[in-house]
Amino acid sequence: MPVKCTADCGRNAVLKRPKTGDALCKECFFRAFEEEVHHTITAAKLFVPGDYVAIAASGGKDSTVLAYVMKLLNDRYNYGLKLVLLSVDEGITGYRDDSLETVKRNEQQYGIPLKVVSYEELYGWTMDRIVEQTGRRSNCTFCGVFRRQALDRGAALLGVDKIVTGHNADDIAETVLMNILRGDVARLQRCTAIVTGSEGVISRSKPFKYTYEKEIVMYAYFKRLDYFSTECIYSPNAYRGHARVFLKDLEKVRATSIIDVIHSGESFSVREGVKMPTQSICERCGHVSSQAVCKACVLLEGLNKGKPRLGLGKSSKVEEHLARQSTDSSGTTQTPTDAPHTAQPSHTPSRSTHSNTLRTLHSLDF
Ligand SMILES: Nc1ncnc2c1ncn2[C@@H]1O[C@H](COP(=O)(O)OP(=O)(O)OP(=O)(O)O)[C@@H](O)[C@H]1O
Repeated sequence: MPVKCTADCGRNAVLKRPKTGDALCKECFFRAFEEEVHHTITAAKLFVPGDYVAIAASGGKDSTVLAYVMKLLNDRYNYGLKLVLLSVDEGITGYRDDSLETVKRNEQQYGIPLKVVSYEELYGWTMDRIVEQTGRRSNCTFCGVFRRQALDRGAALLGVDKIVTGHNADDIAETVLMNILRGDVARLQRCTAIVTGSEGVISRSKPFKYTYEKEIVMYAYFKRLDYFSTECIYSPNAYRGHARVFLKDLEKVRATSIIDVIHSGESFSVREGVKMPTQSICERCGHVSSQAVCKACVLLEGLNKGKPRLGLGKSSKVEEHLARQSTDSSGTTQTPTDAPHTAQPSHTPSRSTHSNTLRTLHSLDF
């Protein structure tokens, strides 16, 4: 016997919302999903009319749904935003080249212009070549650091006011757990912020901060959005993978675990007197860094000098190397020149939630 939509619209339910357990029809689910994102955007005052906003678009489910919903809400609520898609081509053959084809189709489908910047043009390296040098153990570190900077550089080239990313509630809860497990108090303090960015840096925000990944997959599926769902061909970040598995297990016994972990992270405060990193300017490329030389410059130098492990080990070794280098006047170093950046948690590869959630959708049991 069909179950009625709990929103009392008279239609039959076709899904059970992971966030609330409500049985909903497609239309009521779409509306609830969109209204929650709208609420997140307005409650946090993410935009002001006239803002030029870059949507960081990878072609994956999160950023594809983000682009679609940003356009929809901008039109529905007259946010007054000018939107642009910004993609980074990391140079991963068989992965990013294919996902960028999806973004190019999204450009046509949503009528939002697209700008692509590549590691090759910005750094002279593709991820394929970096992996040849580093192997598959630390490649996610290079990818994460360079992508963060590449997005900043692309955004600066476009002249946008703000960047939005598709980071969702699951991503943020995982990051809270990882920072607790690593004892990384500085990142723990800032990882739940919906807006990040300091003086002189284009701010970033996460309109999906409270949106469950499972619901993003459902939304994309029922809207039949065109997105790319293959996993990154390079090794997944094992540490994030552990946090993810742990969270998924918690979610099975307590549906609100993801939001609970985010709330715990938000309530966290650092005792007075605890030493925290201070943000300064990278002495090489002139952009924001918590070290004298930023992580992107260190990693790039390692690659260019055939020492790809430079910057991956203990920071004291890096400092020694840099100190030696600054006394060696003959050393020339290719460094990024025009972008703000700070070291970030490693690149998060795409995951199997897509197929898991779709499997669940096909076996819905009210
Ligand atoms: N190559 C890229 N170009 C532009 N933006 C990117 C790129 N990779 C990631 N991003 C941005 O960072 C967000 C988080 O990226 P992450 O690597 O965690 O992928 P994800 O959670 O699978 O997201 P998506 O489904 O959008 O790929 C993405 O939603 C997107 O906004």
